[in-house]
Amino acid sequence: MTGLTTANDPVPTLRLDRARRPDGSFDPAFTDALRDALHRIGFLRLHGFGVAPGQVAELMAAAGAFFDLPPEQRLALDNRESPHFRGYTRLGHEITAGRPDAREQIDFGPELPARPRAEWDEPYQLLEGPNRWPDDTVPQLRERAHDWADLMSRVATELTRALAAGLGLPEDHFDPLFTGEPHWFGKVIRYVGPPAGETLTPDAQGVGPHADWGFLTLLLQDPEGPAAGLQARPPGSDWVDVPPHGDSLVINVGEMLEVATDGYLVATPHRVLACGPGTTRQSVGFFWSPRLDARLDPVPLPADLAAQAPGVHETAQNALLPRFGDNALKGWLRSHPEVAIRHHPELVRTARGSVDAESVQ
Ligand SMILES: O=C(O)CCC(=O)C(=O)O
Ligand SMILES: [Fe+2]
Repeated sequence: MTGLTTANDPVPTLRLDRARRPDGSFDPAFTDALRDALHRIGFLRLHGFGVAPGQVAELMAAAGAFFDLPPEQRLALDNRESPHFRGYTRLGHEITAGRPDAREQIDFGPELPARPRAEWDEPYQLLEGPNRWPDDTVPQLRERAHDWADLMSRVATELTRALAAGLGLPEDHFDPLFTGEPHWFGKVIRYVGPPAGETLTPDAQGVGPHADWGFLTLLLQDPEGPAAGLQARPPGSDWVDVPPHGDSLVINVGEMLEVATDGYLVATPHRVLACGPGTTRQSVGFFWSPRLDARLDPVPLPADLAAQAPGVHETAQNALLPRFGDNALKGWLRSHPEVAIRHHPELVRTARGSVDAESVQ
């Protein structure tokens, strides 16, 4: 099962347990299919990545138990109290493409002590700090989420090496970007439709069209959840559905990888449709990202691939910043204006195309 697609489903499927040959070297059939999928579509589905039996169901159950708590218990983790953008965002308080998203979530990352402001060399160091977990109410969520992040870090490391090999580079080419403290982050998400019996407003969005600003995204959609939701818009294509397939992951290219490959790999725009009345959908995103101080300099691509690299796609609203910490800060300030204005008012105006300070109370 290497790089299979059908006309109705352009998103290829790969198995990570077929990536290497018995002698430990990467199998070009895998690395070519990986590179090709992330070049043409920017998305793929991954099976065979070492998930333990029951791991997905237990993670989803813990997430569901949290989201079913009364609002005041969820708000005990309010991310507006975290200068590091960690914790719980209420329904409708994250902004994508300028509009509120019909989802709630817990954002988490590497568990590190906060750095005092006086010690910052760069503003992006505010992104380091403690997570906020519901240890009093759903204590199992912290462990399940961090176990998931550990597995995803291993999968992402292997995918990153396979991708380097597929690009004609030594497999450890990208390793230096991630040594030390790679600044991955995770997102435990629930999309919430309007109450049963009401209708969706025409402009409702689960999450609006966007590209991810990390290196690679590894997304888990609840296999028991609704089939419709995630959609991607590959180059030259209309929106296509990317439904869940069992315990598989959806892998997509982040802006940092588009920057490093001068657009040969594409950070494909995607969105999630709003849930219908009386329904919900859960997912867990894992955003594999370099150290905050890592610079994504262009990689030396073989001539045939370089000839297919159109450059990065920047817009007036979205600059792609080659130092990862700068790109990450841009994303957080834009998505969470309430946190930005409460804790970092001096930074809000410096993030290109991000936050309209006047519109937020
Ligand atoms: O929940 C999903 O299916 C996708 C979420 C997403 O694209 C994101 O959080 O960046
Ligand atoms: Fe995304």
